Amino acid sequence: MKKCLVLVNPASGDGKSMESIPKLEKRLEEDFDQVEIIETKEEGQGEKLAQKACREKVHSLFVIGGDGTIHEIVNGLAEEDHRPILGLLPGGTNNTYYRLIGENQDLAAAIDDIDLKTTTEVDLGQCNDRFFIYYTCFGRLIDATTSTDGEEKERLGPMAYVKNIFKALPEDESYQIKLVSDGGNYQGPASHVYAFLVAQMGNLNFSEISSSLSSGKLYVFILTNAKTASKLTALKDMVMGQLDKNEDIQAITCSQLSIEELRGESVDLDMDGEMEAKLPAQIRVLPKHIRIYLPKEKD
Ligand SMILES: Nc1ncnc2c1ncn2[C@@H]1O[C@H](COP(=O)(O)OP(=O)(O)OP(=O)(O)O)[C@@H](O)[C@H]1O
Repeated sequence: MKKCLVLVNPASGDGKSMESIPKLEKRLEEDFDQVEIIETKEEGQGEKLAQKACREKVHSLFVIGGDGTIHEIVNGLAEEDHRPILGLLPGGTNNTYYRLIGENQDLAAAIDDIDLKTTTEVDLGQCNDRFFIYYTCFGRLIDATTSTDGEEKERLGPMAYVKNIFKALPEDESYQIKLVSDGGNYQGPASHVYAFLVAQMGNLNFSEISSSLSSGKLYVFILTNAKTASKLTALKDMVMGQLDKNEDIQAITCSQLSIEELRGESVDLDMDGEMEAKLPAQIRVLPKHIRIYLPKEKD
């Protein structure tokens, strides 16, 4: 029997995701013998339900939520032998990962768009004992993005991040790090370190390198100068897609790395927007670890 599970985070986005459930259910019933819908009740439950779905050999797992919800679900899947095919549907506020695969941010339209016949495999990252699907990073600007609350995101959209980024800019702070990887090493000051599985956010390509979802690579950017001016040029180069050409940025492409803070400062790591790890960290790519459905090709 071909079974699918739909996990809905009713707290993500504008809170109206449940209105689209009948439409999704109707579509899925054409392809699956059994369709189960579960609304998550609290943070962390999505991860447990995803793990259970693996053990019950569920064929496909559809997820309606934003980046935080996807992050939970992939953590539930990552270490299981049987991993259902993931159907990602944009139910969050920003849906930054979904934007990499689908043009339509409207949930009802995305339900029409999803192609149940076309899948692709995507990379996953592991950082110590947790997993990420998009990026892991640390630094003051990151604190600014993670301190952006839901109400602000709802009201201002991506501008909410920009507002908090500018608030955080003058707070110069630098760590002393040692990074060792199979693509190069770096030892010295760093105010920010980003390790992306996909070197793209929204329409922004950070550099000319691949924006494939399964390159098997981590694209690491180290901002070596904590001065406000450097951060501003880094932001400009990020927008211009030439982050790896900035003289205050060390760009390294690798598949695994270790990173530590040499003065022993406590540094929190953000993974897909969730603060879940600390330095020192071992980070690696799990190539093509998750299979996902893609939206239909546009004519
Ligand atoms: N029933 C619930 N009540 C409150 N929080 C929940 C519930 N179910 C899940 N969560 C938590 O809600 C958090 C936020 O969800 P999510 O990030 O998907 O939405 P968002 O912030 O609107 O979207 P985005 O991150 O794409 O901007 C997740 O960390 C998840 O653990």
